[in-house]
This record gives sequence, C-alpha cells and structure tokens, in this order.
Amino acid sequence: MRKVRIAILGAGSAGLTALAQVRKHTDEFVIVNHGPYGTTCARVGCMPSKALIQAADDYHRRHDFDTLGILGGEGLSVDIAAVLQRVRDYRDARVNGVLGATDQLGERSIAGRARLDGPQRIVVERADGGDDEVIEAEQVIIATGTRPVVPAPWRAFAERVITTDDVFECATLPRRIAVIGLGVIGVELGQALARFGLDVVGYEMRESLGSLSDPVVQEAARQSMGEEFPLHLGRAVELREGAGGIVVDDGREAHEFDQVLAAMGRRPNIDGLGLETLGVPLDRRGLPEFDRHTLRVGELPVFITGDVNGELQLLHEASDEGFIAAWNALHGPTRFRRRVPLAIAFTDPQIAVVGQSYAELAGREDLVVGEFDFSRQARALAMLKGSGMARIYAARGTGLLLGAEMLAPAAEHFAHLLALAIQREMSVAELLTLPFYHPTLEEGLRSALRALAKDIYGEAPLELATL
Ligand SMILES: Cc1cc2nc3c(=O)[nH]c(=O)nc-3n(C[C@H](O)[C@H](O)[C@H](O)COP(=O)(O)OP(=O)(O)OC[C@H]3O[C@@H](n4cnc5c(N)ncnc54)[C@H](O)[C@@H]3O)c2cc1C
Ligand SMILES: NC(=O)c1ccc[n+]([C@@H]2O[C@H](COP(=O)([O-])OP(=O)(O)OC[C@H]3O[C@@H](n4cnc5c(N)ncnc54)[C@H](O)[C@@H]3O)[C@@H](O)[C@H]2O)c1
Repeated sequence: MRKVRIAILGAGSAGLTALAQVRKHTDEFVIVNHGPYGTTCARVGCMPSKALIQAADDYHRRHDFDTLGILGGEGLSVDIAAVLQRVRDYRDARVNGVLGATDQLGERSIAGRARLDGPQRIVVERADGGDDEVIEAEQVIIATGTRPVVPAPWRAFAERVITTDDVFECATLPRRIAVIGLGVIGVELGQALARFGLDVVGYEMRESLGSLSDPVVQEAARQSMGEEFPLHLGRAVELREGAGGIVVDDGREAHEFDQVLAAMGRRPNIDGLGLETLGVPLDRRGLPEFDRHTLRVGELPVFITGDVNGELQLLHEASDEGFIAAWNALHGPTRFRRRVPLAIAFTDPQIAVVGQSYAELAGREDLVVGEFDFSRQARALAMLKGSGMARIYAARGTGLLLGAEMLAPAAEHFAHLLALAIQREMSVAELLTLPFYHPTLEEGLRSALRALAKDIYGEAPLELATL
C-alpha cells in the first residue's frame, strides 16, 4: 500500500491545475487518470471544436463576397476531410502540450481507474493490467470530469449516433446530420456543420437555444440560427432504423439522416467511483454537497472539482476549482471568492451570458433592462454582421450592473468588458465614463448602457467625470 499526502483523481484541466499547485509544495502525491490523457478541453472539447468552427465561419463568409464586391466566392468548395485533418493536427499540438504535465512523474502518475473506499483510501485498477493498487491519502481531490449523455437504447445504432468524443476523429462527414440537443455544443457544432453545406437539422426539447434564458435574446437566437438550419424545438425525439439511415421522430415529423450528433449534455464520471463510501448524503444525481468556495465535501479531507461536481462545465471554472482544492488541501481552509459568471458560445453571432442571467434576476422588482439591436449598428453593418440583440441588466436604485445576455457579433469581447465592470461593482454611469472608440461594436454596448441610464437616472448622466 502506498501512502501519500495528496491524491488527485483525474488528469483533466481541474486535476492538472491542482497538480501544478501541489507539485510546488510536495512530492508526496499521486495523480490517477482513467482513459486517454490530454484533457477533455484539448482532446475533444474547446480546442478542436473552435478549430472546426473557424473553418466553417471562414467558408461561410463566401456568401458575403458578392455584396462586398469580391467575385468568385460561389466557386469555392470545402474539403471536409482536409478540414477535419487540420482540426486533428491543431488538436494534437494542444494535447501534446498537456501531456508534459504527467509524463515525467514516474510512479506518481498512474494510468488506471480510481475507486474510493472511504474518504482517505483509493483502490486503483491499473490500466497496465497489474494488481489493483491501494493508496492511502491524507487528502483526496476528485476531478474525474464528465462524458456525453447518450440514452442507453441509442447505443444500438452504433456509429449512426456519434458525440463530440467521435466527431473530430471522423475521416469525413456524411451529408445528412441531425443534431440532437441545442445547448452549447449543439448550437456551436450544428451551425458549423450547416456552414460546411451539410444538410443539418437541429432538435431541442426546450424552446430555447444555448444557455440563454432572456426571452428577447432567445427569440433573436431562434431567428438567427433558424435562418441557417431547420430547428425543431419543444419536443424530445425518438430514433429508429430507416431504409437508408437513421430516422429522427419528434412526434410531428420524421426525417432520415446518415448520422446523429447527440449533444444532450454531459454526465459526471462518478459511476463506480465509490462516492457512497464517503459517508455523506448524496443528491439524486449521486453527488455530495460541497462548499463552492473551498470545494470541500462536508468536513472530509475530500475536494470535488471541475465538471464532475455538477455545477459549471467551463474550462476556466474547472481550472479555478483545481486551484482552490489544491490550495485548501495544502494550506488548510481558505474560502475563495469565485469570479463573475461568464459563458460564451462560439456561434455567429456569438452567445454570451455574463453575471446574473435573466432567469436569476427575473423576480427582482428593481431590475432595469437596457437593450440594443445589432441590426442597426454601424460597424456591424460595415462588417455585414448586422444582427443580434444585447440585453444588459442593472439595479434601479444603485445603478449597479448585474448581468447581461447577448447574441451579438464578437460578444466575447463585450462579455469580458461587462464581467470586469460587474466584478468591480461598477454602475452604469461609471461604465459610461470609459472611452468608446468609433466605429466599434462596443458602441452598441454603449447604446444599451445609455438606454439603461435613461431609465435609472431619469436624465442622461454626465459621461465625462468631473475633476
Ligand atoms: C465539445 C466541447 C466543447 C467545449 N468548449 C468549451 C469552451 O469553448 N470553453 C469552455 O470554457 N469550456 C468548454 N468545454 C468544457 C470544458 O472542456 C470542460 O469544462 C473542462 O474540460 C472540464 O475539465 P475537467 O478537468 O473537469 O474534466 P476532464 O478534462 O474531462 O478530466 C477528467 C479526467 O478524469 C478521468 N477520469 C474519469 N473517471 C476516472 C476515475 N474513476 N479515475 C481516474 N480518472 C478518471 C477522465 O477520463 C478524464 O481524463 C467544452 C466541452 C466540450 C465537450
Ligand atoms: N463555448 C463553451 O463554453 C462550451 C462549448 C461547448 C460545451 N461547453 C460545455 O459543455 C457542456 C455540455 O454541453 P451540451 O451542449 O452537451 O449540454 P447542454 O446542457 O448545454 O445542452 C444539452 C441540451 O440537450 C437538450 N436535450 C437533452 N435531451 C434531449 C432530447 N432527448 N431531445 C432533445 N433535446 C434534448 C437539453 O434540453 C439541452 O438544451 C455545457 O454545459 C457547456 O458548459 C461549453
């Protein structure tokens, strides 16, 4: 039996961030990883998806060429196999960069499946077929991530049903693709595949797309996305074998496809992890309660970090959580202030939610909303990107910025600007004292802020601070 100070279960983004901290202070650790190394983000997540989206958006741009006076755009074609190869080349470079974090650790890095046997004992089923290894750890950091949800009966359709674990590995893609689930992955990849000229149809059982909760922005997103590929919203679908493919049936219509991309959410990797041996209550998903400011599970020397804890499934949050858990495991209890929530979907226009969402604020009586329609925005029109809707939320009494939901060109940049303002507890009036260059998309943001200011302060505030 091996005894260590800290055991990290999972070598994804959360686990590796924890590892980087732990290594600064002690050699008495072990990191156990089941399955491929290289992290979900680099292997099958953030990085390959964004490389695919880049190619799709660039190819799609050909539809604007005539308007811009550039001739010959319609003669362009896309080689999907070459696109996917470039995605993999890019992906491999990212993955190689990550592998270095564990490949020099010798026996302090074990490839195998970890199972808890109480809060401080771990049994590892080694991937090399060696005997199970028992580890006693003073502190345990759980960072086992998530995997795509695929309903069990759908497994029978074999390679007709794929997920983001498979799509970037495909040599090429078939013509007819159904995307089931139009959350963040569904809208990003559905739009990208449609932009390659594939016959994509999107299915979503809710009425909304991505992570949006504001009905006005939702409607803008439905319209914008619906112009690019057909959307079937509001119903869960069923699959069955078809004569020449797989049939997707939403109860109203049935259509045949060559392949289905299941983008129906991701489930925590906790099966067989032994969380029930921790001796704390588990919720209906099988997850323990934890403090999001320490990541500690109850009073145990156990921390649960990254996607697996069922809270947020975002890279920067997973990294923060790995850090917080390692810090607490090393140095004792410290409650960290979490960053302002920030989520961006890399669609075109982009979708961004920052600070508190509309759903979180909807009950507040002092809620004021300022909006801006990007179909009228000068710079966006110059770029032929004139569509989208930004809605910014503030508190009437104080003028404090609370959050925003946006469908807008380059919303990633506004979202960061607003996150800064919200985290610094700035008011609408204060934000309006910052410079806005002309002509920029940010001027659209200023229009939404001015609308808010009118509502909050009655008359427009001075936009230049006085000396
Ligand atoms: C298609 C896609 C696109 C995405 N795009 C973005 C984006 O643009 N921006 C963004 O912020 N986020 C994005 N994400 C989310 C982001 O990738 C995740 O939030 C992040 O990777 C989570 O890291 P993690 O360390 O929690 O989990 P992971 O990186 O999944 O690591 C968990 C590791 O633990 C291993 N493991 C599982 N069970 C065990 C066990 N019993 N014992 C030992 N090891 C185990 C797993 O095999 C894995 O290696 C995307 C995700 C996907 C799928
Ligand atoms: N840009 C980014 O930050 C980014 C990109 C991709 C993924 N991610 C992360 O990955 C996570 C997983 O993404 P995801 O899109 O798989 O999950 P998600 O939870 O965002 O969306 C899943 C969608 O599938 C729908 N759904 C589930 N079952 C269905 C059914 N039977 N029929 C029709 N619709 C169904 C759900 O209603 C939901 O809208 C997200 O939580 C996100 O945080 C982030």
